[in-house]
Amino acid sequence: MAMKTTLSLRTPSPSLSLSSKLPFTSAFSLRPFPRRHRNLVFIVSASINAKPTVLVAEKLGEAGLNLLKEFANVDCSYNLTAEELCTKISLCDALIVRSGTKVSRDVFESSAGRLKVVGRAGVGIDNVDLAAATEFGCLVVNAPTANTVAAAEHGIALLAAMARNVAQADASVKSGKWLRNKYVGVSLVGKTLAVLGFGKVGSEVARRAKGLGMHVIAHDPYAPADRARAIGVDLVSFDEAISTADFISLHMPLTPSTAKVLNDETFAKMKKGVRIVNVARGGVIDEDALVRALDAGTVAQAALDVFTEEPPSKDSKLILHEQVIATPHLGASTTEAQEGVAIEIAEAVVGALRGELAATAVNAPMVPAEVLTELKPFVDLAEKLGRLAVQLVAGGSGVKTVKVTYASSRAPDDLDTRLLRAMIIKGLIEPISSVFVNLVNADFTAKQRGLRITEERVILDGSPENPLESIQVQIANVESRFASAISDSGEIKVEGRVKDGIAHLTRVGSFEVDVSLEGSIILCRQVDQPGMIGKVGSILGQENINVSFMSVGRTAPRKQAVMAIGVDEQPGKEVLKKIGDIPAVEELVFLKLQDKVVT
Ligand SMILES: NC(=O)c1ccc[n+]([C@@H]2O[C@H](COP(=O)([O-])OP(=O)(O)OC[C@H]3O[C@@H](n4cnc5c(N)ncnc54)[C@H](O)[C@@H]3O)[C@@H](O)[C@H]2O)c1
Ligand SMILES: O=C(O)[C@H](O)COP(=O)(O)O
Repeated sequence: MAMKTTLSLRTPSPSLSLSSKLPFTSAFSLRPFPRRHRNLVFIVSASINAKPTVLVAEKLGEAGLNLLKEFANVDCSYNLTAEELCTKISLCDALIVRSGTKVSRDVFESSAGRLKVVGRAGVGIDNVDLAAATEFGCLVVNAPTANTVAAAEHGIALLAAMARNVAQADASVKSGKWLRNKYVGVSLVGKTLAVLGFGKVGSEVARRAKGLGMHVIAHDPYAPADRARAIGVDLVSFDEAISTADFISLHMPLTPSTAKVLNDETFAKMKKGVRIVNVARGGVIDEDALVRALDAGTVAQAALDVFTEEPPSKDSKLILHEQVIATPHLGASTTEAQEGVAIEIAEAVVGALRGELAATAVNAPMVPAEVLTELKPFVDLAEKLGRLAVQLVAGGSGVKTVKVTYASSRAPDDLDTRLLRAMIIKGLIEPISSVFVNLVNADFTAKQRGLRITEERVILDGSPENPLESIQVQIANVESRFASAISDSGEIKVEGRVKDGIAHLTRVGSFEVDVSLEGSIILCRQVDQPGMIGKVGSILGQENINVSFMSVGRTAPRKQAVMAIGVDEQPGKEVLKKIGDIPAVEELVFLKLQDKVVT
C-alpha cells in the first residue's frame, strides 16, 4: 500500500502572470563533477558559449592566474572604485576578490545578469552581499582551507608578540632607548586560552597553543565536542570561556549574531587583565568598548589583525593605544597561503563557469556528487514536467499553487528533492519569463513570483535501488489550454517517469500516455476510432516532421482518447490546423520542451 507524507510547504504571494513575453536569456548545463573534488558538490549554471571574462579585482597568486588564463580572458584591475567596479562588471562573467573589495547589491544590479560567479579568494564572505547574489542567481564560492594555517600561525605570532611586548619594545629600541624593565612580559605556559569559534583556524590555534603548554578551552555552539576532545580542548559556554580565560582568541565569522560579541557587558565579565587576540573580523569586537576596557585595565592588552573599518582611521584611539599591537589584515598573507588560495579559488571559479560547482559554494545547497549522478535523469524529467505543466495553463491565468508528488520506495530522508524542486521551478518559470533560474535562486525566484510549491512523497513498497518511480506536477486553480490536462480533482496534472535513462511523459490529466520527452510534444484529444494514428502520422510525414514517439491513452474503447506525439521538428501553424481539422479531433496543443514558449 502506498503511504503519503507531506514534506514541505511554501508561502503564497502575488501571482505569476502568463502574459510575460520577454526573451529567453540562458540555458542550463549539467556536468558530472570532477573526481578531485571529494566533497559535497553541485551546480547547474547558465552556460556560457564564448570565452568567459574573469575580473580579478585584487592581487591573486600567479599559479591561480595561470589556471584562469587557460580558460578565460582575465582582466586584472586592482584598486577600482565602487563606480569603476560597477562599470566593468557588466562585461564580466566572474569576479574574484579578497577582503578589500565590497561586492554590493549595486555590483549585481550593474552586471545586468552577466555575472555568474563571485570567487572570494579567502574565507570570510562578509564583504559580499550574499542575499543580492542569491537573488541574481549568482553563485558565490570561497577558498576556505588554503589560508587556515597562515591565519593560525599569525594568531600565535600575535599572542606571543603581545605577551612579550615585541612590537612596543622593537619600536623603543629603534628610537634609541633600552628599556629592559618597562617591557617585562607575561608567560604563556600554564595560562588559560579561550578560543571563541572552534572551526578551522580556531582548532589550529588551539593545537599550537597546547604545544606551548597552555590550558585551552573553547566556545563554539556548532562544533562537535569529540573534535575538541581529540585535541585536548574542553568546549564550554560563552560565559565560562570569557570569565576564566587569561587570553581570548577570536575565530568566528562576522554574522549578525557575532557582531560586537565583545562589548561593555561582556568585557565586564572577563578576568581583570585578560589579553585579547583578533585575527577573525574587526566587527566581532565593539572597538569603542575595547578602548574603554583597555583604559580601565579590564583588558591588559590586545593584538589585532582586523578592524571594523579597514584601513582604520589614522587617529583611531584603538590603534594608537599603547597596549595594542596591530597588523594590517595579514593573517592570510604568506607566500604559501596566497599561492594555495589562488589555486583553490581559480579551480572553483573555472568549475562554476563550466557548469560545475566547487565544493565551496556559499549560497547554494550542496548535493553530494553521487546523489547528483543518480538523480541526473530525474533532473531532466523534473524540468520538462515543469515546462509542460506551465504551457498547459491558459493565458491570463495566474500560476500560484503547484503541488509536486514524488513516488519512491526510498525513505524520505534518503531522497534529496531540493535539486528536483529547483528544476521544476526552472521549468515553470523560464519558459514564460526573462529570468534564468538555477539551484542558487530557484526557491527565491519562486517565492518572489508568488509561486507556492508543496512537495509530497508517496512511499512505495519495493526496492529502494531506484531513487524515484515517478514525479507528478499539478497546478491548481487555473484554466487549461487543453481541457483534458485537467484531472478529476480539477488541477492541471502531468506525470512522468524515467525509462532506460530517458524522461517520459506518462500521464496527462486522467489519461495515461507514454511519450519520451525529447524534441517537442503534440497532445491531441479525439474520439477513439480506427485510423487516427495513420491520419495524424501522414499529415506530419507530408510536412517532413519526424515522429519520435506516439502513444494513445483512452478512457474506454471508442470513447475519448489522448494521443501524445513526440516530434523532432516544430510543426507550423498550418500543420497543427490540419490535424485540428480532422473531424474526430476535439482539441490539440503543441508543447515545447526547450527554448522560449509561444503561448
Ligand atoms: N585575518 C585573516 O587574514 C584571516 C584569515 C583566515 C580567516 N580569517 C577569519 O577567521 C574566521 C574563522 O575562519 P575559519 O576558516 O576558521 O572559519 P570556520 O568556518 O572554519 O570556523 C568558524 C567557526 O566559528 C563558529 N561560530 C559561528 N558562530 C559562532 C558564535 N556565535 N560563537 C562561537 N563560534 C561561532 C562556527 O561554528 C565555526 O566552527 C573567519 O572570520 C575568517 O574570515 C581571517
Ligand atoms: O577571510 C579571510 O580569508 C582572511 O581574512 C583573508 O583575507 P584577505 O584575502 O583579504 O587577506
